Amino acid sequence: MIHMKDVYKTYNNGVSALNGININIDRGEFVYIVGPSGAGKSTFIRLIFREVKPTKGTVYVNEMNVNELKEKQVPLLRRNVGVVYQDFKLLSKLTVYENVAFAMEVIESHPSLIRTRVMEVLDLVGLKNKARFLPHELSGGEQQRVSIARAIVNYPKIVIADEPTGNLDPDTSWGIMKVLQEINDRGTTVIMATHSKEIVNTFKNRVVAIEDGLIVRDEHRGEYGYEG
Ligand SMILES: Nc1ncnc2c1ncn2[C@@H]1O[C@H](COP(=O)(O)OP(=O)(O)OP(=O)(O)O)[C@@H](O)[C@H]1O
Repeated sequence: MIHMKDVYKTYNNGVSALNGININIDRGEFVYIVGPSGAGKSTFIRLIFREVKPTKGTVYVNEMNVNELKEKQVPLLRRNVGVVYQDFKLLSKLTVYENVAFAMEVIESHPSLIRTRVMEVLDLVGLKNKARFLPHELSGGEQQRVSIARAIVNYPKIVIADEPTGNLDPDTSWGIMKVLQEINDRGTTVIMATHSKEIVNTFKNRVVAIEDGLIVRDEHRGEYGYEG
């Protein structure tokens, strides 16, 4: 499903963020990306939806060679990759319902489908009763659940989460993890960068550790492996 071969990324300022990444991620896996600050985790994650292009090497996502996609093919890739950010990135003037519906309107889904599907995903993340609320009327954990609903509404094959619990307290983070685990149990591949030892050691999944732009550890049901 995701295949990277000898991937290097050097940014324009000369920083080498990735220095020869090789990995395969299969359909339905849940993978944590861990490692020290600046190790290259976000860069790795951003390769998958072509927010970043590799300097060298190949990245395949859903059988598409991401490096060779033409600009007009990028939306097709992104349709299959739902993205969840640490800072939620919700549209502040739109309601919960509208934030999620917007993702379906962009790809021109049928209006009758939009109503059913948006309520279905809001139900999945436990926010059906807050559909008419604005983002600022929600807690941080609830806002993150809206952003997860938005990420999954178009049935992506892969969900990518870059520190989704980074701004949340431990109890709230737990709720977010349950939602992500549920999405994974339903068959979606989940790839999540995190600094949370508690999460990684509690919700056991594959652990890929990156240091200085290289994979230094890759374990099935692994441990966080760093202090703090
Ligand atoms: N857009 C950019 N332009 C230039 N350098 C960048 C850019 N993004 C990241 N870098 C550099 O690339 C290296 C890896 O950054 P990256 O964000 O991938 O690390 P990370 O492991 O996600 O870190 P953190 O845990 O702190 O989020 C760092 O040295 C960073 O300064």
